[in-house]
Amino acid sequence: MLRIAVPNKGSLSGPAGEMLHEAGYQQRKASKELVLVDPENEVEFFYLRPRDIAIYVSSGKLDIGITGRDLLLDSGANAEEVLPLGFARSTFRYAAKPGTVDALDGFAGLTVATSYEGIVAKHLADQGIDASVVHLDGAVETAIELGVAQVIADVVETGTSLRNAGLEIVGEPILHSEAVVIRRTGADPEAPETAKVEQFLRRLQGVLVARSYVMMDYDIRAEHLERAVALTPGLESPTISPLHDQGWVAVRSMVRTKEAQRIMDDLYELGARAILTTGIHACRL
Ligand SMILES: Nc1ncnc2c1ncn2[C@@H]1O[C@H](COP(=O)(O)OP(=O)(O)OP(=O)(O)O)[C@@H](O)[C@H]1O
Ligand SMILES: O=P(O)(O)OC[C@H]1O[C@H](OP(=O)(O)OP(=O)(O)O)[C@H](O)[C@@H]1O
Ligand SMILES: [Mg+2]
Repeated sequence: MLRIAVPNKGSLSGPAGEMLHEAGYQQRKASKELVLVDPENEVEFFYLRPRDIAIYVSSGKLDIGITGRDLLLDSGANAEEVLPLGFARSTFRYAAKPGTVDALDGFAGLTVATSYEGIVAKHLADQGIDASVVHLDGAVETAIELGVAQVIADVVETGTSLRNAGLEIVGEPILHSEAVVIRRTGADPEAPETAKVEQFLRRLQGVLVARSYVMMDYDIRAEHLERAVALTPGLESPTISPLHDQGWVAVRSMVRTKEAQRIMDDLYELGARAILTTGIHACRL
């Protein structure tokens, strides 16, 4: 049975559960459930604190886990990212009160408050900046107002939390984060669970593709086919079928959802008709 760590709380928890559900796995019904066995798919889910997931996976007790890239890096655990999942996207940044410090080299001698001490201590050391780091569990934006630090380093998505605290960003992002699947570094490729891990990753990749592509069908006169196919090359190669009407063909191809309307306009201009898009529920490429 494959043993998988899933975030039990916070920003990662809901979207991770939805993605696993879309991939055909059973998910817990109540947020108090800590373990769920899905016998049909031969997997066991462990609902753990997001921050602890890299530690469990690196210990080898769990085969694979979903966590944030920032949490993985902060943990320093012996685990690596094997698949980015495209949700819980954020940047990790420094911020301070306007007019106090506007660049990293002004941090010398100051205190930086953060919940991500591992990332921040390493970043400051790499930049050769001699600043202190104070660890706080959350709501770090308030640390400056309360005089615990002069600088914070935290997750920024919309920037609302920083604005509300009267802070502004300092310097470039320390990193870009999103939810990722992680596995123990140096896991034996011959290990018995490897085939199950690969199957799990293919299912999630299928969800990612189904979320970002639609299937497009249209009819076009044969003489315009090459120009039409240039607009809809598909992932490998489009399917072309003859139509009963001489001189016309039907084309079927996958296109990115966010480009679909523009491509439909361009195909129509080219003379294509009966242009249809349909959603993809699941796939294996
Ligand atoms: N506002 C946000 N937008 C996107 N991702 C976020 C946001 N806040 C936290 N994350 C991501 O969530 C992960 C942290 O999860 P964690 O559960 O520790 O914190 P949280 O989502 O802030 O929840 P909590 O309210 O329990 O602090 C990190 O990968 C982080 O980048
Ligand atoms: O840029 P924004 O869209 O405002 O999002 C970023 C905020 O979201 C998270 O906080 P959360 O609400 O989880 O509280 P926490 O600080 O206690 O973790 C994060 O720690 C930031 O504070
Ligand atoms: Mg938080």
